[in-house]
Amino acid sequence: MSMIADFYGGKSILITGATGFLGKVLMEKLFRTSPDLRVIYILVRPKAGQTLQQRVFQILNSKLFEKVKEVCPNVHEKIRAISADLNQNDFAISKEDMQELLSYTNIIFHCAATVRFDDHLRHAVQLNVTATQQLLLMASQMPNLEAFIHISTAFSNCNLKHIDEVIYPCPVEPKKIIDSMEWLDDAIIDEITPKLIGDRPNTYTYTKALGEMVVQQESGKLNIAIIRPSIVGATWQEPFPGWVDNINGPTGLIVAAGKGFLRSIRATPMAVADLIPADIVVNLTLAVGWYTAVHRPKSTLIYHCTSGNLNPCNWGKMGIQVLATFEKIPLERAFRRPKAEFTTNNVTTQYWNAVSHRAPAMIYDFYLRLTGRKPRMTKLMNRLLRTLSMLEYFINRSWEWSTYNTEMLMSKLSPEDQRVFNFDVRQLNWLEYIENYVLGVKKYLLKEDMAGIPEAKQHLRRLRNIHYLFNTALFLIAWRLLIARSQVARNVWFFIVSFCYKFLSYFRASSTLKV
Ligand SMILES: CCCCCCCCCCCCCCCCCCCC(=O)SCCNC(=O)CCNC(=O)[C@H](O)C(C)(C)COP(=O)(O)OP(=O)(O)OC[C@H]1O[C@@H](n2cnc3c(N)ncnc32)[C@H](O)[C@@H]1OP(=O)(O)O
Ligand SMILES: NC(=O)C1=CN([C@@H]2O[C@H](COP(=O)(O)OP(=O)(O)OC[C@H]3O[C@@H](n4cnc5c(N)ncnc54)[C@H](OP(=O)(O)O)[C@@H]3O)[C@@H](O)[C@H]2O)C=CC1
Repeated sequence: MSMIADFYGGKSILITGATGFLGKVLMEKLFRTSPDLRVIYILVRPKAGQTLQQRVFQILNSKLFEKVKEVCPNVHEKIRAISADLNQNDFAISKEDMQELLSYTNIIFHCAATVRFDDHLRHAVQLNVTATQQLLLMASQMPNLEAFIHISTAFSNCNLKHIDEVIYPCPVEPKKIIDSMEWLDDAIIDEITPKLIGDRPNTYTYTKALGEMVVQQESGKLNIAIIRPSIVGATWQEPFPGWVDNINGPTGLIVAAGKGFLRSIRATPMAVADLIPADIVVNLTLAVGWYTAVHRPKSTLIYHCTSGNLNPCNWGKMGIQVLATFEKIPLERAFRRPKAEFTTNNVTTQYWNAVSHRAPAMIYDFYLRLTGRKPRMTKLMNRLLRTLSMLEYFINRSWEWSTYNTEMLMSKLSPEDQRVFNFDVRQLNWLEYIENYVLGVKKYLLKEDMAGIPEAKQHLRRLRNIHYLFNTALFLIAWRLLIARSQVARNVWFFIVSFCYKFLSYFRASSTLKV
């Protein structure tokens, strides 16, 4: 009998960010392991012309929820979508909905955030700091609340090398930042942003750190815990391996590599790739929810959900395995054959960007123009290079995260809970995981049919032949131009030709003698 699954039975659970990558995996696991929970409230905003109901319908009808429907056939009745926008005052929740939330909620999982690295500071503060503050205020008015679980990131203190499970204060108080965002205009905010974020690489990591400070300062009498996952990747085991449905983190680069757009990357092969599968994050989150509510630790505990110190993998190993998987299971309609160079300095990066990224894009655009079509590859390549430059910070450094609280929690679980809510990353086999991740990208994100693999392989063979042909033509043209201009090149050419001629004549003569 799982104590954790049992604990969530009959509970009313509020999830923010339930339509996001992690939120969906969290909901799925809750319904699958505790089908007798009372209700899951999700705060959803209408989006892209879809109503709330359409959004929920789409989630519940996705492949991710197939198993849930078997164990919890009335899942539609147990999910209650509440119209809310976390950027608005009181989240723009109606009075009736607010009343219901305040009266019934037992557990809150706060997953919503902007995860964009380039978000304007005003927007990132609004969502990652102010909204967290507002949610805590709401939580403090909930008489039946047992635990508030805040999802942060292991990179909220990425300006440090060794990170403990503690909150590191930022120099400027979050309250001051929140206030100033209300009256400063965009131009001034742009000017002060680099000073505020200091040695962090972007507004995302900075505002997530401020969010943690808010949680600590506003916790009052609430039972709170913070979870800090590192780079969340596709699922490892549950509900099935390889599930992923957005391009954040490594996923986008895996697609770009498989489609042949990404051919070189400025990354340190030996740097630790601190990936953590989404289902491990979710299992830890649910275990933390249970522990925080039942054991009520005296202070706010922080749990690192990372892999590096227990079962490290590095970017080099990951890159090799990604490419090895694409050899066996290629993506459809690739632009070029998957291949990748790891570069570590500016000069080689610029060289490979010019040769492997910009030049092929320009040639392809020239071909599109010649055939009367609109050029698009250079624009796409520029966006990829911009994305790469934003991710570079994370693939050229290693961090050490201590995991005492996470390990302590594991030791408190019964053997059954350790099995059902497994967050022991030591059991993960990286090569197998990465292969399933790549397969998942193909199947669940790109929705490519496995039956198309022979055609995809055929396409890659064609690309290889075009590549050989192109290189030979390029060599001949270059050589011809060189011969026309340089006496030395001509001499070398005649020397090679006469040498080959003599060699062939000797070979022919000796074979005639043998006969
Ligand atoms: C050489 C062989 C390689 C084999 C693979 C090796 C893999 C190495 C992977 C290393 C990845 C390391 C990632 C580290 C991340 C650490 C993060 C810390 C963890 C967290 O706490 S938060 C979650 C992470 N958040 C994100 O990942 C968000 C990052 N994205 C952004 O901030 C924005 O998307 C970005 C990059 C600023 C671009 O914005 P913008 O141009 O305005 O527009 P879009 O967002 O609409 O996207 C434009 C364009 O870029 C493509 N895109 C977006 N993200 C990625 C990505 N991660 N990888 C590749 N491509 C990406 C997107 O598809 C769009 O393409 P179009 O064709 O539509 O133009
Ligand atoms: N992915 C990763 O690698 C990591 C993520 N994390 C943290 O995990 C959490 C979840 O991340 P992830 O699932 O990847 O992120 P996603 O971008 O996939 O999901 C973000 C969620 O927040 C919601 N949201 C954003 N803005 C609003 C708004 N104004 N009102 C209501 N809802 C809003 C989104 O809703 P909508 O669907 O409407 O856009 C979505 O449900 C975040 O707190 C993130 O910081 C931490 C470490 C790594």
